[in-house]
Amino acid sequence: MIRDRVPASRLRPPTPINTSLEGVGSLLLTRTGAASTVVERENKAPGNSDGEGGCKAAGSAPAASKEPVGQTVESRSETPVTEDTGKGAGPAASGLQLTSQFPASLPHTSLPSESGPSQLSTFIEETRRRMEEQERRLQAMIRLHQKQLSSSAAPAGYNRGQGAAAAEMEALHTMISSQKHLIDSLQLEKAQVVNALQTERLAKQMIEREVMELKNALQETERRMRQLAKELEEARSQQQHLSEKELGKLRALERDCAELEEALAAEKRQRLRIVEEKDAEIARVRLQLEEESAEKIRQSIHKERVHADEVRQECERLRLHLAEKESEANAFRDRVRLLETQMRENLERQSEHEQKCRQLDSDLLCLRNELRSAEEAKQAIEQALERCRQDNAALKAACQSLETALQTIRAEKLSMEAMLGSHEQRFEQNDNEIMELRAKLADREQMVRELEEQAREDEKVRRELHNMVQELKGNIRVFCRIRPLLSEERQCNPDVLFQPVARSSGRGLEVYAPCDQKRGSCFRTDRPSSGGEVASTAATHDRPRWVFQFDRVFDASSTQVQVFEEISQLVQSALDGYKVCIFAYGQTGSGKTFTMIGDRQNPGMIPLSVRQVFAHAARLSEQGFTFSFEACFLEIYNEHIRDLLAKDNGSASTETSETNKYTIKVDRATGSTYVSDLQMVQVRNADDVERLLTISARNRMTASTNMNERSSRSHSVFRLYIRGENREMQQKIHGLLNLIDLAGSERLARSGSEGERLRETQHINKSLSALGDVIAALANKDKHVPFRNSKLTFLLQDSLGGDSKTLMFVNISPTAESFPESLCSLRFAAKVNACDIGTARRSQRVSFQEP
Ligand SMILES: Nc1ncnc2c1ncn2[C@@H]1O[C@H](COP(=O)(O)OP(=O)(O)OP(=O)(O)O)[C@@H](O)[C@H]1O
Repeated sequence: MIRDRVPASRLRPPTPINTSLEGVGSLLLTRTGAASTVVERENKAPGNSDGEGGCKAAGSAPAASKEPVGQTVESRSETPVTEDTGKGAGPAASGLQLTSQFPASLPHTSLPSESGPSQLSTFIEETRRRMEEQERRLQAMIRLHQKQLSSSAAPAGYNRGQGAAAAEMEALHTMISSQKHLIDSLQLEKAQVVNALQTERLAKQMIEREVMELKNALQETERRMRQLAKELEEARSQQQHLSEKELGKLRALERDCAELEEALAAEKRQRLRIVEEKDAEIARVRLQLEEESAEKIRQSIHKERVHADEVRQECERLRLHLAEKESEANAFRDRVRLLETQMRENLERQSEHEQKCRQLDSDLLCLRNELRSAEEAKQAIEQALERCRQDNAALKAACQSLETALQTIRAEKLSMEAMLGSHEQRFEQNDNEIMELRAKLADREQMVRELEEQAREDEKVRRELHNMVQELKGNIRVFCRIRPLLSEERQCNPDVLFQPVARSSGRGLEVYAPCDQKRGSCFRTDRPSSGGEVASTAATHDRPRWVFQFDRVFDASSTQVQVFEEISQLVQSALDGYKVCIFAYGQTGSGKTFTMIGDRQNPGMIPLSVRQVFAHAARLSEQGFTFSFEACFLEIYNEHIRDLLAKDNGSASTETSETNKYTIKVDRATGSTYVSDLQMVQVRNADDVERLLTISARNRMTASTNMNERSSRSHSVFRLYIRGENREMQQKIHGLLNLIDLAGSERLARSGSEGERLRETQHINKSLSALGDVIAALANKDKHVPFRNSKLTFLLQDSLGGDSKTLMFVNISPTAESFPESLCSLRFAAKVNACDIGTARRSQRVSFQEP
């Protein structure tokens, strides 16, 4: 309705406003009569078209232009400037003449076509500020009019005009508020657009960063692939040396690697395509967003400008025609709706974009996961490849060591084969040689058997001959041995009393009486000769002379070995199964013990005999004989037997206890004699026997006499039992070797013994006499042989007579003072030598009793 009342030609064009209030024009509403006319009064100040002119036109004080807007309006209300239309001033005369200040135009600043968010915000802020200012002014005007209305009663037409103005004001107020809302919405849209742009920028940056990372990852993957290809190439070069299994593994790995390469290449291509698509999408979205945003902003700005212009025009027109304003407002509302629609569309697009971005994010995440899994698979393959490489290296090293060992073994095999060839040749030669040798060996064995048989026959013959010789020699033989003068004896014995007879084959002995006539007179040279004493003739050089004949005479120069050589045949008889008995007879100090036992440097007959026995037994064992030896060592002292090998054999033992303990017994089956409780010691060699001799020497009882400080007052008997068997020859041997060191045979008158020593001498002489009686009985072939007259003869019962072989040493001391005893011993030995106790070759009766 207002629009109709205000001609368009009367509307002034909008004037650009400044940022100050000076640009605000005055709007004068004039109502005359029924018709209302809007008259615009421009505040025309000289050279200035801003509010200052307006203030002047209103008749206000010049200072009013510097006052605040409200105050200025207030002052105007007090002195209202009314433009007299010629019909009288005051409302009563010409109706209501409303004069009001109104913004000449809406804020209008030129917005650059390429305006950014900051410029847009500035513009919006400025527009808002101006709108607020307009509102305040309008409110001030409304209050002024209301005051005027309340202060004076207005006519009805005036009231109607005033109501219309109030309505217009209200409409303006509404429009302004809608503009404010529009501005708010625009600002909100701007903020959203700015946020969207920033989000897009951030998304783009992130995508670009991810694209860069993907590119880097792809470059790294390519580098790894190149490295893998290089390692694969190296593995291929090493593959030639590997076994079939490893080649299969490597081929599988190569296939895996090729598949991986293809997968990676496809993935790379796909990712590149995705990246390119994303890049294009981003560029497109960005461009689209930018274009849309810019276009929207531009459109908005343009629209805003147009709208502002229109609003300004509307304002201008509103001053003239409020109805036109309403239509403009409606159009503006339509535009707002359109904008809202566009905004919604923008929002939808934005959401679509965001959804696309999310989709891209999820795709990117999937791609990252795939890339991670691909990297893990690649790492696993690399680890497997590394393990394979290590296995290959170990296998290669093992192969090299095996190759080296194989070469060594081959070389050894070649050398062994060569050696084997040579050995085989040698074996063949050796086989031939062995065959020949076996043939020879068979011949030799046959020969040996024949020789052994021959040896056995020879041994049998030898024994028979030996026994025959022994028989021819006589089963009891007598060897005479004259000991040398001791160093202390030489000075007192310058004469040689005992001289072997030359040209007697060592069998004759010449005995000369000492020069001492007194002593020499003691001898009965006129006594008839008997036994071996063949010629007792008249004294030569006033010295009586005797000649004795024995089986062998050993002078002082004879050694133990020489003596033993003569008895070795007899000892040999013990190994042939004979009982052999060897005596040493003579006075004290004549050398019996030396002859039988000897010392360390000059072993006597006992040690030398057992050595021969064991040596010959060893030789016989080669012919199939097995031997065992037992020994015992005893002494007969005062007709009591003592075991010289017993450990408890000491001086503490009494004769009574020993008598009860050791008794001589006869084995009725064999006729052998033995001593009960006597210790029998198994001996295996000569050393065992020598140990027994040492023990017995310690145990042997000695007593000092006038004749010899170390005179032995007992008979010592060493018995060696020899048992041999030859199963092949079915032959058994039971030999016995008796080696006896008799006690001294000095006569009682010369020994000067008395008391205990006298008793000892009596026992000794009695036993020696008994021995002579036995020998005589055997020689005489008496029915009764008095063996039991003494312990000695009783013990030697199995070794005297029969097939036994007996030898007696008569030991002679060369000293003059021992001469009588020596002569007695020689005479006794000569009688024994005259006996034949094995075969009765002589019918002559023998007697050992002193005539
Ligand atoms: N053929 C010899 N060569 C060197 N010295 C000997 C010889 N015979 C005996 N003698 C020495 O004469 C001394 C007396 O010898 P022996 O003790 O053997 O006499 P005996 O007859 O056993 O005396 P007894 O009956 O008192 O035991 C000893 O010192 C001994 O070494």
